[in-house]
Amino acid sequence: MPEPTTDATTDATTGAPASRPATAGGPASDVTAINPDVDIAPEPIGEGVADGEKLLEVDDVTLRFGGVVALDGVSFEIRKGEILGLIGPNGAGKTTCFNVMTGVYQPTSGGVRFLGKPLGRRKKFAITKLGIARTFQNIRLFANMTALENVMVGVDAHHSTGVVSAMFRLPKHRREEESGYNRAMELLAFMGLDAKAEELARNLPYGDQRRLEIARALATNPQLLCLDEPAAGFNPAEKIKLMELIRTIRDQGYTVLLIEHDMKLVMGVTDRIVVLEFGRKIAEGSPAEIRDNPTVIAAYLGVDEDNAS
Ligand SMILES: Nc1ncnc2c1ncn2[C@@H]1O[C@H](COP(=O)(O)OP(=O)(O)OP(=O)(O)O)[C@@H](O)[C@H]1O
Repeated sequence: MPEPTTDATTDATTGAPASRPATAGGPASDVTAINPDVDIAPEPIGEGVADGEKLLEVDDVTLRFGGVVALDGVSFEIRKGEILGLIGPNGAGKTTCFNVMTGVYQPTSGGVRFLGKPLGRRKKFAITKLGIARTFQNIRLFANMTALENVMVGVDAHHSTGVVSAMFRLPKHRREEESGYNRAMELLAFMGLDAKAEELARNLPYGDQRRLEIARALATNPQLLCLDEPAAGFNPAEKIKLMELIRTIRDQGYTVLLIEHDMKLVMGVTDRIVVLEFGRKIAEGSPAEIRDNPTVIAAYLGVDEDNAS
């Protein structure tokens, strides 16, 4: 999938986490719009794995940026069908971990396996094709394309016909185009955005833009959907709807990895949680185990473990 170069809502030059921009404050997104009954299940891929089996393994990954050790011997697995939370204080290495799993960075040592095979030095588009999709902390939509076109870009990432068949509009290309359109409209309907298919992404309310980004990621037919702070800038009502949306996406057959700062959301929606601090994994377990873990409490409070209670 091509990388969007424009950012619909945030100052891409600062790289700051998305916050609800004042200009997008206009109409609040319609939090009741999601239509969970639309079937958006992923198409089966060649060799899948059964629910509960390892889908992705991060194996002893270390990544250094000059003197900064962003990830330090991190290992964990993501099991098919689960919602896994990746949490940790600012600068803990969460986004870097996402970037390693999606081909943005190569680890200094260690590696990632997906469906049992090493990702190796695959480029981002090849990893998308394998079945890993992501959204970004700061929304990255094609601002001057319609909602439908944005989702079609995701669908196109899976098309097999090339430039020649597109130029001559060969039957296979036309069939792919038609099924791509139908798939994109289904995803928009699922997100409650079908009535806005022809609107430019930049004109959509903030919450709609966030849902549109998820729709575009789902359009690539991922086995694993990685969401980087999807609730950033959301109000409490929108966060509750987002939790429902993430659960519904999982129930439709996707596995979800979630980076999120909002603890209520993370604790409420995930099956398991991995905690990073200063690039190291400091804990892993169920939400209840993580909530009561003194090392995690200390990391978040920024106090000595012995003094954390
Ligand atoms: N491209 C880069 N070059 C140099 N250092 C980097 C780069 N990307 C990340 N880092 C450093 O790696 C460490 C981990 O950063 P990362 O963004 O992964 O953390 P995070 O847990 O996602 O933080 P946040 O919650 O603030 O988004 C930080 O010390 C950060 O400054």
